[in-house]
Amino acid sequence: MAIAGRLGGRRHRILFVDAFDSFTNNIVGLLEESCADTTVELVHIDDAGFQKNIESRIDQFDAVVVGPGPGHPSNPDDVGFINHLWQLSEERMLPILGICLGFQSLCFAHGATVEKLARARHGIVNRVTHQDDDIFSGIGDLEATQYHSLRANLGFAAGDDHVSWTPSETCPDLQPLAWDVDDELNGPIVMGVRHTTKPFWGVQFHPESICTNKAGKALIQSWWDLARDWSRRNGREVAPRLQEKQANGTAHKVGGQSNSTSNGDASPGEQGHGPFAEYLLSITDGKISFEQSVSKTIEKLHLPHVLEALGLAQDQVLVLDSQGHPSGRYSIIGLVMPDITAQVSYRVADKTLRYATGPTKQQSIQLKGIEEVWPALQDALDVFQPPIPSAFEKNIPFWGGFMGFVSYEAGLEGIDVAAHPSCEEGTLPDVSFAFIHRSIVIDHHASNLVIQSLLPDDEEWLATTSRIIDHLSSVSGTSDAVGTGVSLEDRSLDLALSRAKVTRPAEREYREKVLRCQDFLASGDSYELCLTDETTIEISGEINEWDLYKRLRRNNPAPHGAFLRLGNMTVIGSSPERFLRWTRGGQCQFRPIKGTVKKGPGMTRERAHEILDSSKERAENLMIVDLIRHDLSGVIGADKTWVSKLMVVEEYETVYQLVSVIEGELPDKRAGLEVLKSSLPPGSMTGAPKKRSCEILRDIEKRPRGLYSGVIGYMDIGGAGDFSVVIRTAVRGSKDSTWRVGAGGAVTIQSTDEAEFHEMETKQSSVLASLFQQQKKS
Ligand SMILES: C=C(O[C@@H]1C=C(C(=O)O)C=C[C@H]1O)C(=O)O
Ligand SMILES: NC(=O)CC[C@H](N)C(=O)O
Repeated sequence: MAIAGRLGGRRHRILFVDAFDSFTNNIVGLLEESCADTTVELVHIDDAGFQKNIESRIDQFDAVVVGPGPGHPSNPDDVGFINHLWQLSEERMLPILGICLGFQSLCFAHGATVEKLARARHGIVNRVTHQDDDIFSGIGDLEATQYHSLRANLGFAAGDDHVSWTPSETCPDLQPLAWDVDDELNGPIVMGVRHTTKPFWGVQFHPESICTNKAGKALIQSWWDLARDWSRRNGREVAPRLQEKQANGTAHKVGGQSNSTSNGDASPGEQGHGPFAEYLLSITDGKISFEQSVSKTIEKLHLPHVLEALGLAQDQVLVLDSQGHPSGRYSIIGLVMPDITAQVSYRVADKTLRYATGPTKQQSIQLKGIEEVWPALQDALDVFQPPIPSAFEKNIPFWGGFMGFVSYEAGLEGIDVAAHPSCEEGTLPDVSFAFIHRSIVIDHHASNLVIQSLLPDDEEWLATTSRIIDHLSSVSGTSDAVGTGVSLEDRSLDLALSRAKVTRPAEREYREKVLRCQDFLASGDSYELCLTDETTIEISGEINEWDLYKRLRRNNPAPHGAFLRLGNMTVIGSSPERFLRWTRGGQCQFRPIKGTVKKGPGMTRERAHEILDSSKERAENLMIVDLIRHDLSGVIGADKTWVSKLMVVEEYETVYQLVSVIEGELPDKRAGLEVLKSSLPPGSMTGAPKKRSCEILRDIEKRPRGLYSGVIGYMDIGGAGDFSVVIRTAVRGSKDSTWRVGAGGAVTIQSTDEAEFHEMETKQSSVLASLFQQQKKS
């Protein structure tokens, strides 16, 4: 008898069948961690090549895990070839574990009906009652996260003791192994089954979720033991992996580095650099320099004064501003210099990369798609390897490099979701970066200001700028505080704003959209949907954008403020949410916010904590934490990914928010950009599973989101990066009289349409009220 196992040094192989879920890489990680000497390979449910040769392909694996996903097991589009797996012939038989949708598919194929729950269970953590039997044997008490709208009805009920079981007429081959018996509305729900004669098992819950206790891992180990045991007893041999099959096989490993992107026209060639990097170099005749000047006495200095004293406020400029918020440490000013600063942009609608140092002489390259934009940017960063002099201020995060943004639709293109058709009509870019040679970085904690340039022979600018800043710091009374009187600035802003026409989302329509979202949540197509809408502020005539921004930062300070005048766009924002930061040392961090409570009369800190500790808010946050763990592990591996903060309450000017922190260790300098591109659009702005949720939201919202829901930040030549989520932000095209302010919130099955409307209003008015009021009313 041949024994399947680690014979002759062969590693075990588990095939993971992915139904386009946003938790896949977490399961792959759990399998790799729990099943020793095992490689997990992934194939999508719609992989035609795999399906064509399914039997011979399956022969090459020790076992299969069929994953969770949106939709219903009766819908071929939702499960692809999964349903065929349950029909494998006797000689091809192998152990299969179904998780959630995979579990439902197993039940469905064996006679169960799969029905909507009376109330869906998304992000709910609950006890799973089991009898310490079969795959549940020895795992201990199990607390597990559930993400399902549907349930398998096997034609039998849980016995009072949850042990007794007689085969049902409809599903004679399935034996229940576990139940959730605590949900009064739904009644007992089957949580685990096994096939009575075949090596098929299934669980309705998610063993990989961050909130499932350690019994989740024990369950996988127990399944793996039983699976190998079955193979041994049945003399199953795993077919050897042929070299050529591996080369053009469709299954590929996840959990390690993601696939490299194809070389497009804008990417670096075999040798040397691509055309964009070469273009950047040509601006300074191939010369690269690095000079810094450090000023240390800046306690009294405030970012707006620096900008104004240097005459930067009224022209193209990029400012990432921590707005005096205690949790924001650095502010960065990137100077846009005529004929020197290269601006590079990309539009989803025409897939064209454009770059120039000014409005004329624009170069353009037709790309295959967004996947070719990233290598072009990385290539340009690689050109500038800074020599580090000893007196160098190394600790600041930005030495020079790209500052700019990526829109929501650019993120959609990356996950293969078509943008709303009206995206074609727009003229604003979806990716827009300036390569910054001259910059000023303020470290508010260390009271440090660094002036730096990548331009050769730029000492004069460094010296002049340094002198202006020294002078500013010495002038007493330079204060960021709000004056008591009404300034001239405020008067002219008020005049301009008095002509503004504000159009807000209508309550009835918004609430209807919330209900439509909930239909999709109830049908199993999504577990959470971040619904958004847009308020427009039309201002005829001139308005001073910089003054408007100063008002916003004064009234609604947040750690990720931004003032960008870049190309044909102006952005003023005060975002509280970091999307992704990575350091030169290889640490990376996501900080999703999910869960919002409005401040106001009667809302105490304690009450806010109580609300944010509710099942509704925690479920909302948990789903995004699991989603972001998946996004990050897809690039760096689950073993290099961890959650350092789970659902802590943070206080902002107008709201309390529930925040989690997901961190990881990057393998090399280029991985930061890899993580960025693989995680867009930000999970906190989509919902889960990401791809299906984005398709649903596009069809409900019926408009492109543009920069709102995208990211703003920098990528530095030394290998660091930091991006915020674009929320609480107003955007306009420079020739446009209309500002757009997006706002929304995560809709879950526990939401009410009324409360969701008010949450959206709260977020939208954190920007609107801040723009229209001279001073925040305390
Ligand atoms: C959608 C917005 O915010 C997002 C949704 C949040 C929520 O649902 O609680 C919180 C922060 C953001 O991730 C917005 O501000 O417009
Ligand atoms: N997480 C899942 O796999 C969900 C399965 C199915 N779409 C449901 O909602 O019940």
